[in-house]
Amino acid sequence: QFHTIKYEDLKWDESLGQGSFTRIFKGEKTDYRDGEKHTTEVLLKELDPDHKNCWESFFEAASFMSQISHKHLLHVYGVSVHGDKNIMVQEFVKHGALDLYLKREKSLSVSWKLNVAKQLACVLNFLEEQSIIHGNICAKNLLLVREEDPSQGISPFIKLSDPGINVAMLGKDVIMHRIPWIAPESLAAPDNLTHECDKWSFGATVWEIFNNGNPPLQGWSLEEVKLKFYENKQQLPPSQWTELADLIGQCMSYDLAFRPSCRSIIRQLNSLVTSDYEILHATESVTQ
Ligand SMILES: N#Cc1ccc(Nc2nc(N)cc(-n3cnc(CCO)c3)n2)cc1
Repeated sequence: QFHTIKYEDLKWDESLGQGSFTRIFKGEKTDYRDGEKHTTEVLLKELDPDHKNCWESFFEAASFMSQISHKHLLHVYGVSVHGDKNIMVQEFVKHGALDLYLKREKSLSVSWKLNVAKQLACVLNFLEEQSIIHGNICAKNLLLVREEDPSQGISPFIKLSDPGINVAMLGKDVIMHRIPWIAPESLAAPDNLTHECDKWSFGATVWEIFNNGNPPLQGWSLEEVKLKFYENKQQLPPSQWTELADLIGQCMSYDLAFRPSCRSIIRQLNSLVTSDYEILHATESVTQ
């Protein structure tokens, strides 16, 4: 169900780090079309050889990404298998993962953050309309295609990456590391994800975006402490911007029925007026 790419048509450049059970590299792929040789800059996502038993789930994530296309969905060119190497070949996204970008760029405006949250809500709505569950929405899986350039009136542009290996295939400890992005009901049933799970994760991701990339529950290192967060039905610290805190709180409802529809999420984001909050925010930073 997706394109296979010949190993010899791939070239590895520098390593760019790793995801869970995967390593990522900048690279190039070569195509021969109408007698011409074309090289394209790509991201090579390699499954760790000692997790090759997850190869089906690894490629399943790739295939769902290539079955549908959307401007805010990462493009996957195809896969390549060579010996015990399983490689997913993705479009290379210029500015990389959003979690690192948020940590690096300390003075992103409220309207920048709201713009990115709206793009995520838009692709979430598209996935729901296509009856596709992502299962791993978080800032680390958002990729920044274009930075903003206020002088040119250019706003940021993000794409949602593949979900990686299905959370049900991962060990208990990896599932625990996904607290609080993973919906509480999914802890017990990771193989039974729903669209409501993606909405919970959306809430945690918007919280991340508005907290300069500080992961929620940062410093809550011990797993049992993180479990308490769910057992005590706790919420993430609310933003001073009450309308935003309300939306995040709705998405991160412990009762699935209370989580808003994507339409409602988009409507609420569009009604968040940045002007007054931005002025308040700016004056705060000045007066502090
Ligand atoms: N310095 C730097 C730099 C690093 C990376 C990119 N580009 C890129 N393109 C992609 N298609 C996917 C990713 N990517 C990043 N982290 C993950 C794992 C979590 O999903 C995936 N990065 C660009 C610049």
